[in-house]
Amino acid sequence: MFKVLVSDPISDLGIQQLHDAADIQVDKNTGLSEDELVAIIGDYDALLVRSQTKVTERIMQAGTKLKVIGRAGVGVDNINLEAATHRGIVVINAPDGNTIATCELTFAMMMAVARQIPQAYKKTVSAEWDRKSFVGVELRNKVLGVIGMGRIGSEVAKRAKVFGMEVFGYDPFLTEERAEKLGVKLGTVNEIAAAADFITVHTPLTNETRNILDRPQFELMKKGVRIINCARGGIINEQALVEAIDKGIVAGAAFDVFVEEPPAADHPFLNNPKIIVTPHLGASTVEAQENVAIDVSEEVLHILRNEPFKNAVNMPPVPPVVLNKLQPYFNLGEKLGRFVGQMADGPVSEISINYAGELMDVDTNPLTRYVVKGVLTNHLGHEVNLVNAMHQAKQRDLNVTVQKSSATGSFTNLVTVTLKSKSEERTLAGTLLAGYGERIVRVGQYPVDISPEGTLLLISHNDKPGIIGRVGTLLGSNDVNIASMQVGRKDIGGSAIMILTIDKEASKDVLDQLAKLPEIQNVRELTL
Ligand SMILES: NC(=O)c1ccc[n+]([C@@H]2O[C@H](COP(=O)([O-])OP(=O)(O)OC[C@H]3O[C@@H](n4cnc5c(N)ncnc54)[C@H](O)[C@@H]3O)[C@@H](O)[C@H]2O)c1
Ligand SMILES: O=C(O)[C@H](O)COP(=O)(O)O
Repeated sequence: MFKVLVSDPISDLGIQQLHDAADIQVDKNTGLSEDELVAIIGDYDALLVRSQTKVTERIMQAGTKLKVIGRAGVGVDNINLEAATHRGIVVINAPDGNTIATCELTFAMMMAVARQIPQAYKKTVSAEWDRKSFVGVELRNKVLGVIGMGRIGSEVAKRAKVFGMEVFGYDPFLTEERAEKLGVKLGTVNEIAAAADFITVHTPLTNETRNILDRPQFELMKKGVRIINCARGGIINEQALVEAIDKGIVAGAAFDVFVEEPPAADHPFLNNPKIIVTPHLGASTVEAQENVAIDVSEEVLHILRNEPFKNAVNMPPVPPVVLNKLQPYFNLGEKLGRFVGQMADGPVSEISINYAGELMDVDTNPLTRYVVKGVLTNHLGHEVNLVNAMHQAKQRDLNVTVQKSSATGSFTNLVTVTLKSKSEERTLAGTLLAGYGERIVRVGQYPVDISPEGTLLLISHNDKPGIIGRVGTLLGSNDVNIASMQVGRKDIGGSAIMILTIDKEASKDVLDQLAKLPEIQNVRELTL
């Protein structure tokens, strides 16, 4: 039974599939402090949040069973992603479910600021019939600057076109073709600042986007410009905005988000007649809340049940076409990593992987994670998983290099993994054989044919008569049954290896006795 903690208000209808699942127990406990969460999180396999719960490193440290943090929404700035990645906790979000809700709020804010609806409402309900103070502006024929042309920014741009606005967009990933398709002119932030009558931001808050609209940009703006932020507090410098209003540059602003939420009672936006505010309501529609909760619940179920999932924030997505080609290799990759990892003696400084044959033209990055996970599993056990494998390697100064080649010998595909340390190199190669599945086809310099599973004995020895018999007799007399055996040698009478698949692990004592047999150089037991 998996336990899921819901620590922010999340649509019950949306998480119904979690309630319905026989293997899931859902507990709702919202509004907890960090200390309160730390006290209970150790019981849970999954944590579901929106933006209120700050998922700190302390919480993750206490969440020893935590496998996944699900964010029912887009922004994950309330989750310490580095700590999650380090601990191998998958962070997923629901990037699509609240796009329209936030786009529509942006539009509502733009119209409200153009016509001063909240200010007019306030006077009217106070029985003041003031028709002079609220002469607004139309959107038609105005220039809208959109900074951040992702999901929400693009939807805002589409709607603005219908309102007869000219749209300028800036986004480092906005190509000319896409801009043309959307009917958007490309511009830099400063060009947009200088040209726009309305500016709306739709980026995440990053080091690059923090204060993307600051004093120098306000100085460039036309008098009477209106500014909207329904993305994240801090993208626009709050103090610089207030100054620009005081200078008569900005005619009005609409903010749904703040640097600190909720803003302090003396926050300069709260009493400024030119600024309208809402309490982070972008995603607050019935539809959006259901959508994000459904999306995140589905993914949490997949992750807890060890099934493929798509929206991990701390793991790059794998397009279906790549996944289809690579999936059959995942087990082989991990087994090769585990095998070669157990062959190495000293501290390894490099994992070098060569993908050959039909893997040459595929994006093999996801497969590399499996290989690296396999190598590290020998030392890190359950601490390493697909989320943190590359991160764990980097932390240990373990260089991962990948090459592609066409040379496969007689195979159609070949994955070769070499572990390099200061003193040695250990190499292993495997293939996926049609009809036979995964096979290890080379250990070091020796061609072999082994199914990578179970417990193996890897014995290096001199190629002399009688060795196989002595090894078999010793194992038999210690009740260790041999399921299969492979021998490999380069030259008659030279060095050779023997790889035995055994039905149960041999004891340390048996391994020591094997090592002492004549002509034996080295004995290793490997678990795959
Ligand atoms: N107010 C709310 O309740 C609410 C609701 C949903 C989303 N949001 C926020 O809205 C923002 C946008 O969400 P989205 O779903 O459209 O995300 P998205 O990832 O689809 O789009 C973000 C875009 O910003 C662009 N970007 C990144 N750095 C940039 C830079 N330096 N300059 C210009 N563009 C840059 C990215 O390339 C991307 O296209 C996020 O911050 C999200 O958290 C707020
Ligand atoms: O990033 C988001 O999805 C929005 O900011 C919504 O946040 P919320 O789920 O707390 O409303």
